Amino acid sequence: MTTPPPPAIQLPAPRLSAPMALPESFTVLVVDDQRSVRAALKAELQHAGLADIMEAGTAEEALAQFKARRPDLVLLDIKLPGRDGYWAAQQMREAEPGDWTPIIFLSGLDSDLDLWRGIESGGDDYLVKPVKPIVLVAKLRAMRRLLDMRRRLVTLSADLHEANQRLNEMVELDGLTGLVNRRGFDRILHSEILSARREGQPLTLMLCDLDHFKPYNDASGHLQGDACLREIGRLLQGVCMRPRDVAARYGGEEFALILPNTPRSGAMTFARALGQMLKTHPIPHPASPLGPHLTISGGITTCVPDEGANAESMIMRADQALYAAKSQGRNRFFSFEMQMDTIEQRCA
Ligand SMILES: Nc1nc2c(ncn2[C@@H]2O[C@H](COP(=O)(O)OP(=O)(O)OP(=O)(O)O)[C@@H](O)[C@H]2O)c(=O)[nH]1
Repeated sequence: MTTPPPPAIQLPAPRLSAPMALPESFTVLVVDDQRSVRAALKAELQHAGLADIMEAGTAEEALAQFKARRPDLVLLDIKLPGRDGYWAAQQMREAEPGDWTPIIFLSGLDSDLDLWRGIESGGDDYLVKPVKPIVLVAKLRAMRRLLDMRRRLVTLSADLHEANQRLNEMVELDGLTGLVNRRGFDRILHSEILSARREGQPLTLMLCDLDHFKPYNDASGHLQGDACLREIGRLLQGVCMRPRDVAARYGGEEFALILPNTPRSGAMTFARALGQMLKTHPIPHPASPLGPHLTISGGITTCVPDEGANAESMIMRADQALYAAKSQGRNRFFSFEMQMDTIEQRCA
C-alpha cells in the first residue's frame, strides 16, 4: 500500500493579512504531479495577490514552460513521474546563463540529504510539505526582494558599463578636432598590427604634417590656426572611407592615418587622394614659401607585420619617410619601403 503524498499546505491554513501580499505581476511556476496539490498551492498564491500562476505536472513540461515564459519564481516538487525535480532545477539553471530565477523546492522528502541535493542541483530554498501558507508567502516575498535587488544591480552594472565605454571613448578623443587622440591611436595601431599579423594582410601607417604651420599661426593667429587644424581633421576623416580606417591627431600639427588591408599601391592612391583633397578644398596660407595654399607632407610605411613588427618600428619608419619628405622640399609623400618614391602633390 502506498502512502498518500503529504498535503502541500498545512490545514487549517491561517489567512494572510494584506501587508504580506505579493505584487500581482509576479509570475510563479508551480510544479507538482498531483493536480490537487497544484490547486491548493495556486489557491494560496492567488489569495496572496498573485494573478499569473503557471502549472506543470512533469519535469519536462516544467522546463518547457520555464524556457517559453521565464517565470519570476519556481515552486518545484522533487518526486515527479520520469525526470525528477533535481534534474529540472539543473536544466533551468543551464537555460539561464548569467541570469537567476529563484527556485524553491517544496517536497515531502524531509531528510538532510534531500535538502542538500536540492540546494546542490540549483535550488535556493527547500520547504517540507505540508508548509504553512504564511511561511510559503514569507519565503516568496524574501525571494522577490532578492530578485528585485539583483535586477537593480544588473541595471546598475549595465549603466556603469555604458558610462565606462563613453568615458573611454571621450578619453581617446582629441578635444580640438574630434579625431582619435594619441592615446587612441596607440591602442588602435597596436590592435591593428595584431590583426594584420593574424590575417596576413598589409597594414599602412601614414604620418602627415602640415607644412610651415608656424608661419601660418604667426600670420593668422592661434585661433585661426585651431580652425585650420579642425578643417584638416574634417578632411582627413572624409578620406577615411572604410570603417576600419582611422584618422588620428598624433600631436600638434601632426596627423596619422591607420589603414588596415592597404598595400603600398593603395597607400599611394590614398596619398594622391589627400593631395587632391587639398586642391579641391584649398586652405589659404598667407605665409607659405610654397604657394598661396596650405600643403601637407607625409611619411608612409606599409607591411604585413611579422613577429618582430610593432608600433614603435612602424612609427619610426613612417617618421623617417616624413623627415625625408620634409627635407626634400615638403608638399610630398614618401614611402619608407619604396625607397623615396615620391608622390608630389604640389600646388599648381
Ligand atoms: N593653432 C594651433 N597651433 C598649434 C597647435 N599645436 C601645434 N601648433 C603649432 O604648430 C606649429 C608647428 O611648427 P613647427 O614644428 O616649427 O613646424 P612648421 O612651421 O609646420 O614647419 P614644418 O613642419 O617644418 O613644415 C607651432 O607653431 C605650434 O605652435 C594647436 O593645437 N593649435
